[in-house]
Parts: sequence; C-alpha cells; structure tokens
Amino acid sequence: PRLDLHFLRRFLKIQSILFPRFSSQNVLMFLTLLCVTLLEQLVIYQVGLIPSQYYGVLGNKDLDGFKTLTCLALVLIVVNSTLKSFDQFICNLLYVSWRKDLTEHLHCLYFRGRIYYTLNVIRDDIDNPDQRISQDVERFCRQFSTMASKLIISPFTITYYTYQCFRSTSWLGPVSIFGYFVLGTIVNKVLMGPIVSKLVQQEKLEGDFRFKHVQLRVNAEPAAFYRAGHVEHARTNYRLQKLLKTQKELMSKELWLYIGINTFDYLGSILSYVVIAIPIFSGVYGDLTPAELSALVSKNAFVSIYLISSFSQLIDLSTTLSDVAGYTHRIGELQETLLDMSLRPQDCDSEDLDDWDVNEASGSKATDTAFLLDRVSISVPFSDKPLIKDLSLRVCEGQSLLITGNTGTGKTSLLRVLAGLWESMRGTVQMLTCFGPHGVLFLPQRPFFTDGTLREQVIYPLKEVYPVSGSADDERIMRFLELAGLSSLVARTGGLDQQVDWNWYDVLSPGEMQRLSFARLFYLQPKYAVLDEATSALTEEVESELYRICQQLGMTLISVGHRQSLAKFHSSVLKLCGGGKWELTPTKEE
Ligand SMILES: Nc1ncnc2c1ncn2[C@@H]1O[C@H](COP(=O)(O)OP(=O)(O)OP(=O)(O)O)[C@@H](O)[C@H]1O
Repeated sequence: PRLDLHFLRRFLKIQSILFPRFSSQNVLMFLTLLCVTLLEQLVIYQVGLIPSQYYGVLGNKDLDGFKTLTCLALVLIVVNSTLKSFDQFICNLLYVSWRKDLTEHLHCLYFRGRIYYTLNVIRDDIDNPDQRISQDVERFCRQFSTMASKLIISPFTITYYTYQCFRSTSWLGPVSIFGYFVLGTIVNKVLMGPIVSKLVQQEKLEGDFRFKHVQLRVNAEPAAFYRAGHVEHARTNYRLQKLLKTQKELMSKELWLYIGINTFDYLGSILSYVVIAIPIFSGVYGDLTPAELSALVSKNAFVSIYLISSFSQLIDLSTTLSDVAGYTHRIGELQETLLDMSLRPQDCDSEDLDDWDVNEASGSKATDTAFLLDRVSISVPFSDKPLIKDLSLRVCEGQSLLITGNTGTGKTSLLRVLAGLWESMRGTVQMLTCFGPHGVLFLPQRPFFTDGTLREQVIYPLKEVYPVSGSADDERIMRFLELAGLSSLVARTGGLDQQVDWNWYDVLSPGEMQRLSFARLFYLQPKYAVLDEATSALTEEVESELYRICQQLGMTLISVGHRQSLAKFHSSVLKLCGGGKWELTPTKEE
C-alpha cells in the first residue's frame, strides 16, 4: 500500500459512497460547511483588523470610538466563536453520516448471500474483516472529517491571498511561494510513503490483538477448565508486543514526517522576507528611503505570510492524510474483495434471501425431491485430499438419509456442499426445493444463537413471528419448547419476550442448546431437515424422542450421526469410508 494512483482510485471509490448524488444529505452538509467556513474567514479577517483600529481610537483618545469598537469586537467575537462551533458541529455530523453510509454499504456487501462465510472461513487473503468494517471505517471517517473544514476553505484562501500577494509583490512572491509548496509536497510525499504501509500493518496487528481477546472471551470456560490463564496471558502479550513494536516503528517513521512539516512551517515564516530581499538587493527599490522600505517590507510580509500559512495548513494535514491513506487501502481492499465476491454466483445467489420469505407459495414449486447429486466429487479446500468421489444420490420426500463415517471423512463437508457453502470439484448438485420452512432447514453441528429474547431464538432466522398469529403463536412456541424438554427455560428467562442480557452460549448447557435448536426446528417445521450431529450431547432416549417428533411433524431427515440407534429413523445409510470411498445401503425395516 502506497500513496499512489491505486490509493487515488480507492479513495475516489470511497468518495462515491460518501457523496452518492448532488442532492444527497452529505453533499448538502458539505455545502453548509463550506458556507460556514467562508463566513468564518470573513469574520476572522474583520477580527484581525480590530487591533490596528484600537491603536487609532486610543491614540486619538476617542472615547465614543473606543466604546463602538469594543461593542463591534464583542459582537464579532461571539459570531466568530459561534461559527467555529458550528463548523466543528457540522464536521462531527458529517463524520456520523459518512460512517453510517460507508458501514451500511460494506454491510450490504458483507451480508449478501454467503459472502461473510467465504470471507471468514475459506479465504485468508483479507485479514480481520470485522475490524475493517468497525474500527477502520470509524477512524477513516473521523480523520477525514477533521481534514474537511481545512481542505474545503483552502482553495478560497489560497486564491484570495495569491491575488493579494501578486498585487504587492508582483509575480515573484506567488511564484516562489508556490514553488516552495510544491517542493514541500514532494518531500512530504516521500516521507509519507513508508508511513502508509506501516499503518496498514499496524491495523492488521491491532485486529489480531483484539481477536485474541474475543477468542478468550468466547471460550473463557474451556480455557478456565484447562487452567490456561498463563498460556493465554503469554500469547496475548506476544500479540501485544508485536503490535507495540510496529507502532514504535510507525512512530519513528512519523518522526521524519514531523521534522519535514515543522521545517517547512518555520522556513515558510522567513520565506516572505526572502521574497522581498531579492528585489531590494538587486537594486529595484534603490530610490526608496529606509522608512518607505520598512513600510513596504511589512505590507508584503503580511500577505505573503497569510499565503504561506494557508499552504502550511495543507502541509500540516500530511500526518492526517497518511492515516487516511492507510485506512483507505484497508477499506478499499475489503470493498474490492466484497464486490468481486458478490459477482460470483456461488457466494452470492440472491435466491436464498427470497427463499426465506415465509409467505412464498413454495408449495406450488415444491417437488418431492430435495437434493439431486450426480457423480459429485468433493475435496478439502485448497488441497488435493479427496473426501468423496463420484457420489450420485437422490434425497426424496419420506426417504430419510443417515450419513455416517469416521472423523474427518467429510460428513459435514457433504452437508456444506448440499447447502451451497462449498463447491463440488466435479459433478452437479441440485437443490430442488427452497431454504426455510417450506423447504430445507439445516441444523449445524455447533448450535447458533443470536442476541435477543427466547422467542427470537425459537423463530430464528425469521425476524417476525410466523405465521403472524399473535397469542396462538405463543402457544405453538410454548408447546414446542415443552416437546424439546425446555419448559423450565421460559421461567428462567422470565417469559418469551423478556430481554435477557446474558450470552446464550454461557448460560445454556450443550444439551440445552441442542434442545433449543430442535424447538426451533419444530416451530419452523420444514419439509426436509438436515441435522449435523444435532443430538450428540443428548442421551439415546432423548434423541429417539426428538427424532420421533420430527417424523410426526412430517419431516424428511438427512442426518449425520454415529449412533446405531439412529438407523431406524432413516431409509438408507451413506457411509463415508475416507479417501473418497463411500457405501450407500438401505436400512433394514423393523
Ligand atoms: N475450512 C476448511 N479449510 C480446510 N480444511 C477444512 C475446512 N473445513 C474442514 N476441513 C477439513 O476437511 C476434512 C473433512 O471435514 P468435515 O468437517 O467434513 O469432517 P467430518 O467427517 O464432519 O468430521 P466429524 O465427524 O469430526 O464432524 C477434515 O480433514 C477437515 O480438517
């Protein structure tokens, strides 16, 4: 990552999200900021004239003039401070609005289809997407908003003071100041280059460090059983050391930039005298008296200093700009990857969103076949290790399938292919029904719970109760919780709709989690249920009971499991033997 054309392209792409249309809210806010800063400049100019007017009224002992001038000064100061506060306020509003737009844009791409899964589980080229969306976007917007009011006003102040400078020093002043600025910009650009790449590296390590803490937070209990505090302490400290080392390197690189900026600032302050010295020593003002010459010097110095300070303000933004450039690269990289993935149908078929539409009359398009596999071969991602070779299979209504096999033979991988999370190496996989209550529902190996009430856990991933039937729905939920053996949970949560501030993973036992997943399954009653070791934490009796209820509710099951007792709930068994081999046999009727 550098400060080059690639940066510019990424920056402009982000700008098109922040300023989508001329009539957008952000553009209007930006224009308001422009008006406020322009007014501020006018008032600052007037305030700047007041000291010289005081010399006049005090010198003439003019009491009335003094009173009027003091009143004017007070009014101007109040107006100035109000405008300055508004300037900051609008910058803050812009920051919030930009953050909202940019984060929502990234969310739209991230949550489209299964992109979040592929990005986090399968691809490893984009580090810490969560941190890029949360922290990098936040810092980008904050830094950019602090630059905004200085950037927006500089074309106006530079144009105005260039004109003034040209009037008093002719072409020599503006040309030498512009030349000086160009030189300063080139030097600063060279100094900023290494900072941008270091900042990108630092943000990656920042994400890794935070992730380590999240990991421990999520797995605090297993870690405590292992008494792993000291190991985790050492490992977390190691990540911290790596981060701090990079931060120090970043700071030493920034030191050179600070030296550059400060040198430029202070050299600028004597540049105005150099500008006026050249004609003096070359004899242009040879006929002026010393008094006339000092008046000329003071007048020229005033406008030159103003022009130079306008440029210096821009140069002072170098550190902010290098930060913005680093964040631009990280956000831009994520955005490009997300856009690229959203064009790939396997990561982003728009269908699965609609398939969750509970009102869809999917009965009309429903067939009696859920999955049709034709000579499908599956292997581990980014490896040649075959898991399944040439599997042809049809999963029909009423024909439940049990998948068994040793650890790591690819049982879950087959379900991943059925769910469309992974691609098969060869052959075709067709899902002839939809996801959701009218079609297929997957119960993953690790139960998933969202934040929210007990009702929201049961109806998940539906957002609204289904069907929208008020209290009748409460009865259904309670009945299914009872069938899943979780009536006591309602009392613990204090009702279906009581907001609980606990982490479901911490308070429920693995068995309770699996029971709650079954309550969810009973509630949604899909035609086909794919269960990946969904009863591994439960006893055989409970397992049989839950499977029996599934059958009574008319579900066709595709289960992964190890227990022999499961066979009686299925019509055939697919045994994965490892190395790509498999056997498909019908189960014996009892
Ligand atoms: N995201 C991944 N990247 C690389 N390899 C993976 C990934 N997910 C799984 N694997 C590998 O693929 C192989 C099959 O995994 P899978 O989860 O299908 O096993 P399984 O048969 O379901 O095992 P278990 O009975 O333990 O659940 C394993 O060797 C596993 O390490």
